[in-house]
Amino acid sequence: MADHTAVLTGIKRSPDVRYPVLTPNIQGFQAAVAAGASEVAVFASASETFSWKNINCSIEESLERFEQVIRAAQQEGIPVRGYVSCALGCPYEGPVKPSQVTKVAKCLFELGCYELSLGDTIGLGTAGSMAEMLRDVLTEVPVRALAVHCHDTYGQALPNILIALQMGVSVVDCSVAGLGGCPFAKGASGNVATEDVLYMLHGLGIETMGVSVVDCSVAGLGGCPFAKGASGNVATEDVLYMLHGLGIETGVDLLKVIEAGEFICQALRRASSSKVSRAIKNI
Ligand SMILES: CC(C)(COP(=O)([O-])OP(=O)([O-])OC[C@H]1O[C@@H](n2cnc3c(N)ncnc32)[C@H](O)[C@@H]1OP(=O)([O-])[O-])[C@@H](O)C(=O)NCCC(=O)NCCSC(=O)C[C@@](C)(O)CC(=O)[O-]
Repeated sequence: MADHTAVLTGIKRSPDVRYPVLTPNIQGFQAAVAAGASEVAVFASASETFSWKNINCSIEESLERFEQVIRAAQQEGIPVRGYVSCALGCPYEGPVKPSQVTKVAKCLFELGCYELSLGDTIGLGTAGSMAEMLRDVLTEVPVRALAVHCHDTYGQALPNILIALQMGVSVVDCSVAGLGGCPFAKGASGNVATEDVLYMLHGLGIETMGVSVVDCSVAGLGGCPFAKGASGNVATEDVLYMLHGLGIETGVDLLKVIEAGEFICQALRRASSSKVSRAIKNI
């Protein structure tokens, strides 16, 4: 946080782009306003441990701090965006209850955040857990005030975003080349790449629902020799992780597939393209 003034004063800002500045407390808010910020963002966590790691205070205390920031911002007519980190799992506590995400999101919304970005901070969510979490949050926060913020550690960001879009969420956080990431989310990849989200959105007009056979390959091997620059097929491991997260029984042992993928990649002397395989290896 220390150098956000240098960043804000150092960039060439375009009039029709928003530059929300992360301000974890009133000190950060005052520094951001002094540096010319026209929008700020507060970021609470749905996980107690992550809250201590990331902003050195309890969830409860962070909400008190954010109330101070939001009141000060309202006096200056500055809009405040809210983030809820660890919405689909915590690097320290593991699974996070959707009701806990709802509690924090509701509180930030009632304090005055115009939008709540629900962060899969370590990217281990699946379309199934995204749908379950959103169903819970939507009981307390209107869909117009929601955004999703997906990291792509297990290669599930796009299906997770798709589910959110189908449930009415229309704001998606992403970053060019998938840059970004939180220093306290061990092993997590950066945010989903803007390029990948745009490609999916542009392609959304093609009817694909009802596909029951999914072509995929272990470790993402394969790919057409004539499809210059294309990656291999989607990795079996990543498809399985998504299907299992949707509660779809495949009868396939994901860990065995990962093992097979590792074996064949060693034989071929190449890295697996499976994000799930790489993520599980990094834990
Ligand atoms: C929040 C603190 C500062 C509390 O840290 P602390 O140690 O409890 O704060 P403190 O009040 O004891 O102050 C310690 C030092 O920090 C300074 N300080 C105090 N406040 C600020 C401030 N706002 N800006 C700049 N400096 C600040 C303060 O002046 C002091 O400086 P010193 O006197 O030692 O020279 C610290 O825990 C921190 O910086 N946390 C943020 C770490 C970080 O960058 N995390 C990643 C953010 S992105 C994210 O969370 C994920 C998200 C939201 O993007 C979405 C998702 O994926 O989930």
